[in-house]
Amino acid sequence: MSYEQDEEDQYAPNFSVGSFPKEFGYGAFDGDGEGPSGPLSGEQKPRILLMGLRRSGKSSIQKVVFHKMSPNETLFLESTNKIIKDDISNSSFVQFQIWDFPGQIDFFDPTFDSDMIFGGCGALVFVIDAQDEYNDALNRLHQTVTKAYKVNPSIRFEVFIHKVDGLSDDYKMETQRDIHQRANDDLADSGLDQIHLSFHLTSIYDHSIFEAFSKVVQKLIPQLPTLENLLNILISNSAIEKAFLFDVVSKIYIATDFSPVDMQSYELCCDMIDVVIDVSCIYGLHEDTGAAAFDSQSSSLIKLTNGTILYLREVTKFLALVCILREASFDRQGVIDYNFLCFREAIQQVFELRSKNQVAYNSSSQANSSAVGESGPNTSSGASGASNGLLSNTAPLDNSPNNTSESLKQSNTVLYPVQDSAVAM
Ligand SMILES: Nc1nc2c(ncn2[C@@H]2O[C@H](COP(=O)(O)OP(=O)(O)OP(=O)(O)O)[C@@H](O)[C@H]2O)c(=O)[nH]1
Repeated sequence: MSYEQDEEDQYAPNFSVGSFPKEFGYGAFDGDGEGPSGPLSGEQKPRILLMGLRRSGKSSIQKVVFHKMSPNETLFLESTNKIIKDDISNSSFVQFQIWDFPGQIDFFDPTFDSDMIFGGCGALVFVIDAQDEYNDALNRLHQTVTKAYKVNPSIRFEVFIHKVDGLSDDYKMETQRDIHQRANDDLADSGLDQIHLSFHLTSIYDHSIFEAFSKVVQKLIPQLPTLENLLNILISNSAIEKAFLFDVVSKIYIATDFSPVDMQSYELCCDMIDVVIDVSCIYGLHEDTGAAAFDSQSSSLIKLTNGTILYLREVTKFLALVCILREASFDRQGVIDYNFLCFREAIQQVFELRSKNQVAYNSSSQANSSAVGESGPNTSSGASGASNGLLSNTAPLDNSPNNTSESLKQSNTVLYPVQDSAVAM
């Protein structure tokens, strides 16, 4: 991700990202030619809009999740007074822009181009400060959602009930129930009950904000069912209890298997990524280039005293598989390692297919635009083409389970069940 310092950026130009090494930041992507100059570039990228009242915590969320700012540092963030566009280009799957809006934005201002802003938007995240009185926030939510829905009915609406770190568990649930009820009642009163709002309890002081953002991003990944399917096949054959496919830099998980996510497992896996990155930076520097190592050889195994094993393997330059399993299931590590290689190959096939589709789409759209004239993403029709998510401008993949196993077959990869390991070995 390159943090746009365009025009007079109000934040300090090189703000601290803690001990997070630069080479693990979102630099220009050079992995498979899909960087800012690659197939999805600039305005073409689907957007996630961050909206909400002043001081609700929008900029803090963006800084903590995507720029490794420590939560305490957000105390010193200044108020946003113009739209800040942030380009997320860290992996082949996670490519989008986040637009952070000033709290005081006025929809009725003639300079507010709602067609352009909501048109190319994949998701709208509305942040409500749960520590504050939220009547105004609910009014603003209603106003925002109805306006955005009129322009682009396919936007996904995500409501972050934010700053819940200061609330007791009972009060948290009560607040969520109240906000949920009132927001939906308001929509029903306006005859818009077809609009679906998703609610998340979040705080920058724990992993809830990463978890919530994971869910927002996942909904924008057209290949999600394929990825989930591959993870399901992997865990059921390898006696793994839980598996996450992580975007290493942001610690967002872009897919997980079918079993429910519990916060503790997620936190454990996030902590493991931190450990691996820290150790890689301290001991894994390449002597000649000085670059820290997170490469195809990166892997880690942590045995906890309660008989649980954490297993991490690099999948692509930016993605890692992190699994939780019982120690007893790890007796046959060779089978799990082998199954992982099959899994990685299948994921790479998904990537390749996606890249081909993007290139094909880009060349055909270039041909069209030179024939019909320029219809850039700023027009509402051009923008709504990308409205459904990250890759809505590519031909959809066949995400059916058959296609997944088909792709595994084609790559000549067969996962071996752990219990039949004698066959595999
Ligand atoms: N307790 C708590 N405070 C938070 C949390 N998130 C943000 N804050 C604080 O809320 C204050 C406002 O945060 P900002 O990120 O500047 O809010 P904003 O919505 O971007 O504000 P504007 O730019 O004015 O629209 C800061 O002091 C943050 O430290 C949270 O999860 N918990």
